[in-house]
Amino acid sequence: MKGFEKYQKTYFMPSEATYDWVKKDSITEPPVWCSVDLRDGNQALIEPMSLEEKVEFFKMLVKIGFKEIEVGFPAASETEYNFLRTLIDRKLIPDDVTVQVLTQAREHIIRKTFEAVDGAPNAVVHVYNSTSVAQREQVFRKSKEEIKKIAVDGAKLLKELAAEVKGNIRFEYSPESFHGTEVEYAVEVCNAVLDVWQPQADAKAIINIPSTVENAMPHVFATQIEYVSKHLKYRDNVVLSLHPHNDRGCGVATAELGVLAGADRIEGTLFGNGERTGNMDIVTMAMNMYSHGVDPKLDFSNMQEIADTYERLTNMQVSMRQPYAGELVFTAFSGSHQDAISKGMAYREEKNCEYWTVPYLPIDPKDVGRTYDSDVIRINSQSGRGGVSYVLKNSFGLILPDKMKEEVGYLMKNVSDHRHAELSPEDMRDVFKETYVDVDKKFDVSECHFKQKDGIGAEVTIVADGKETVVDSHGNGRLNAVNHAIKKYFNLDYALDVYEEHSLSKRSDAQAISYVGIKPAGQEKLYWGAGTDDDIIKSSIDALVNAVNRYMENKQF
Ligand SMILES: CC(=O)SCCNC(=O)CCNC(=O)[C@H](O)C(C)(C)COP(=O)(O)OP(=O)(O)OC[C@H]1O[C@@H](n2cnc3c(N)ncnc32)[C@H](O)[C@@H]1OP(=O)(O)O
Ligand SMILES: CC(C)C(=O)C(=O)O
Ligand SMILES: [Mg+2]
Repeated sequence: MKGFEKYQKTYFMPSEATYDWVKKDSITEPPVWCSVDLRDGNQALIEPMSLEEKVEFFKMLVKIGFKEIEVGFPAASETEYNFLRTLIDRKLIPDDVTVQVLTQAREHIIRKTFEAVDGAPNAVVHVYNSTSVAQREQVFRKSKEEIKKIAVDGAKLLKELAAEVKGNIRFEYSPESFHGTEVEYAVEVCNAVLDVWQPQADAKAIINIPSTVENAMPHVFATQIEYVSKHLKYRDNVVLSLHPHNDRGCGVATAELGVLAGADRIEGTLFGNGERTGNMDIVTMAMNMYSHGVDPKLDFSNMQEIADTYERLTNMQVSMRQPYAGELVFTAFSGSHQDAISKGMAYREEKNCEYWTVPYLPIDPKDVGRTYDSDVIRINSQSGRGGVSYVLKNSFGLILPDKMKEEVGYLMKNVSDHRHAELSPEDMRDVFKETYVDVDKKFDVSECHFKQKDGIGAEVTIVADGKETVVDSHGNGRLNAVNHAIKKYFNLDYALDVYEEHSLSKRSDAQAISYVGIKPAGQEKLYWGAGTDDDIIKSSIDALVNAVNRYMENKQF
């Protein structure tokens, strides 16, 4: 692709790069989560949320379990300012929740922010300024020392104003555009800020490292974070926070590796909403932990309601492929996946498994409010017998004979292929019925009378070509006797190879369904029919008659 020469790497590796994080294979406890939906997410919307919408979103975040929530940029607009005032004045902030507000390191913006936050029981005032080479040169046109001074002056003003307002105020500093900053310099600025704040064990400061525009592979970020973690002053009294964006599509990986590298806290948003390609997606990271058996301390069991509320309030969309939340993320259309899933589900039930091991499903869909019936296996032309029989069984209680499954599988995928459409469970039931139950008939059996006589004697009335003929026959059972009558009347040579039946529900007055497969002499394939009736004998005779009619019409798949 033309034009690549215009680009080069824009990140900096630390001078002493260490890689201790590589040795860790998992995250064993959740970080402190901070939702920035109402600030970073909100500032990236075409139409930022209204005050009441923000209130509703805030309540949803609290319900999910967030204990730290960046609620806005109070100096940005009246709505932002009033929203914070509303939370405080209406006492909407639970005791165990800290609200966080963002401010530039500019005096009048900081003052306005403190005016807004006055009276919040627990709040974090988060101040930022850009430290990257690009911003120093192009935006601020200032030296490293001058940029550091912006941060330090801002930090001093925060400390001064915090003493003047009601409520417990903590401080956070972000070297914004860290991704394009020399790592040693970013640490120097953070340490200068910490020197002002003098964090204590009971008054920890937050240093928040953002990949403001993700510009490197996640392992680069992890290595940078390990350096930061090892070189920050007052480390025991500092909460090291990360704020990854997703420009290269690695926001979650960046956050996960960053935690391995020493981060204690993660800022992100639901479903990754945020500037450009978004912030890192907290839902995915939390559910990734959950899928490893670690309680993320956030509750996404009601995923659909969360996604619906998010879509309504932000006018954004949760993609069909969004991890853990998208419509299709637990769905298998393809045959081999379906087969493995349905066998995995059966194995799980049979062995009463303690751990979730079902192939192709990273978590149990039920854990996030999905169902096995309509979500997991859906049928189109890529599907196979495992999936088709799973849906017929789960949706309608049809338990196909093993030997019939392949044919029914091909039947359904062909119909889907020709219609060029997915088949719903109801479509499949209709196709099954049209094909095997409501068969076009050359002949029918209108009456049967049985007698117990060395087995079963039968008088079978066969209706064919508009005339009724009573045929006497004999067999070791009723179906067998009717079968002999049909074979005798039409002079057919086949074997009744499969006969299975079951009731369609557990109630005693339930309908029965029977399946019959006949194998013509000299052929390998079976011709199938099915019948349903309140009476089990009638359903089996119907299934046989349908199978023989289909044989006479040479109907196979
Ligand atoms: C990566 C991030 O998401 S950062 C957060 C970004 N979010 C937002 O900006 C949303 C809310 N912001 C706003 O509503 C507005 O920007 C306001 C009200 C805060 C400020 O608006 P304005 O006063 O018009 O200033 P504006 O934002 O355009 O910034 C311009 C000036 O501030 C300076 N500045 C920008 N950011 C900072 C900062 N963090 N610290 C100190 N100075 C800053 C710029 O250098 C520029 O100064 P100059 O005019 O002397 O060159
Ligand atoms: C304000 C900072 C933390 C930010 O949003 C970013 O750098 O992305
Ligand atoms: Mg951001």
